[in-house]
Amino acid sequence: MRWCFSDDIDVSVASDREAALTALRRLEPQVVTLDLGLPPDPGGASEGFALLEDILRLAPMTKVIVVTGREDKENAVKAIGMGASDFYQKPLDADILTFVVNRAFRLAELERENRELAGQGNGTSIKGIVAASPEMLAICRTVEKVAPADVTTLITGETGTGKELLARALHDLSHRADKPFAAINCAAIPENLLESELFGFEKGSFTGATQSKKGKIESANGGTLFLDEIGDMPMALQAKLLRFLQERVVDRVGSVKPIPVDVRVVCATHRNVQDLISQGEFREDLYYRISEITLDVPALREREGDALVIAQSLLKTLGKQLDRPNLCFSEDAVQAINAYGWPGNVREMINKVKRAIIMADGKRITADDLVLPADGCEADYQLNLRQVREAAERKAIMQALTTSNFNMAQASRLLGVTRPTLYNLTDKYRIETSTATSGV
Ligand SMILES: Nc1ncnc2c1ncn2[C@@H]1O[C@H](COP(=O)(O)OP(=O)(O)OP(=O)(O)O)[C@@H](O)[C@H]1O
Repeated sequence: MRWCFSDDIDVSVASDREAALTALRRLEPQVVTLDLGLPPDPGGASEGFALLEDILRLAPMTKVIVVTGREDKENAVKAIGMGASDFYQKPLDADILTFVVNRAFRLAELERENRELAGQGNGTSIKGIVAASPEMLAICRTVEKVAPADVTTLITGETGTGKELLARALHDLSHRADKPFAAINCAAIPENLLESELFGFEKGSFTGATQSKKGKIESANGGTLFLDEIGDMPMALQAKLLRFLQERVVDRVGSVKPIPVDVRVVCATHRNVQDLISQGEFREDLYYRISEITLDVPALREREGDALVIAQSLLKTLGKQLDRPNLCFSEDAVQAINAYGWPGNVREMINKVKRAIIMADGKRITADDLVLPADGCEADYQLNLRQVREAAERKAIMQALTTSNFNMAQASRLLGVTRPTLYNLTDKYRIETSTATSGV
């Protein structure tokens, strides 16, 4: 290997899993070539696969090229399935190996540039969404891409994570934007009413039906139909919805004349649809129909940095609405916001911030005003000390900025650094130095 590559590639060699992981942590290589036959299982591939998994968990951006035996196509395919970027079959041929490795370096470089470019577009332009975390920004970018295509989309995520907001964004950013957006909550309407709410009814079709009425599906014609809490839809109606999705016609209750309707369908649920399917509560065929694209919205606690920027933005907008502008969070409030798990996500945060704005005695909102428990501690699985240091530095800067209401002079004093140093650091971590990127 050392002999094979030119001088401008630094080669480091490890002969077992432990040595490889030590080198990975220390050197953070862009490219790894991995022979699957490692001790104590040199004849098999178990140790190699275990190491592949370790590498991709610790440093997912690493390009791993798996080196397999001449006839070992099966393991090569398996490795690619697990996330290896390429494979190479023995015996070693210096030219071909150099070619494969150079290609992996180029790919790693392109991906790095791509991440940088994506990171520069700070925040999101989606109305109502405040986001700073890579996870949420990625979701927003997907929404921007998916919106113009007329695909049926399923949005999953815990309650209060912003599923309805994203459904609206799918509508607003589509060519249907000037047509209706009709939403219906399948869990909030009793089963016997849901059918007529969705599909409409003909005059006389049941007692009290004194005249015909369009259902939600028809009233969304030309626009978007948002079916919230689709996981709670009764089985009988699931069959009827499936027919609509397949044939794009609705049968009003009491009518035999199908009415063609052109809508884009977006569904959301906080429930685990796979579980519902295995418990026989959700039709698998309907699931495949509604999930042409699936968006999994992460919980607030899984989005690094989002809790603070959203809290800050809420403080601004709700503070104005409640006639208490110019409030800010105290340091213990900032820490508590970061440390809390937010089981009710953004909706819970809205309630807590609203309460705190009303309850705060002075200009500063404390953790007590927010009714948040004292700071917890977190144990994270990190690649190495540099990553731990950077994560801590980023967090401290965000806290100082939020506490000082994004006043750079004050934040730099809190951090004990000069203002130019703070600007360098906010550039380094791509932290916005004004408050959140879009309003709530
Ligand atoms: N990223 C965000 N930035 C600002 N506000 C947000 C964000 N996400 C959600 N919200 C706000 O939080 C509240 C809850 O959002 P939304 O109703 O979209 O959640 P949901 O996932 O559909 O909840 P549920 O599953 O309970 O229906 C709304 O008032 C919404 O405006």
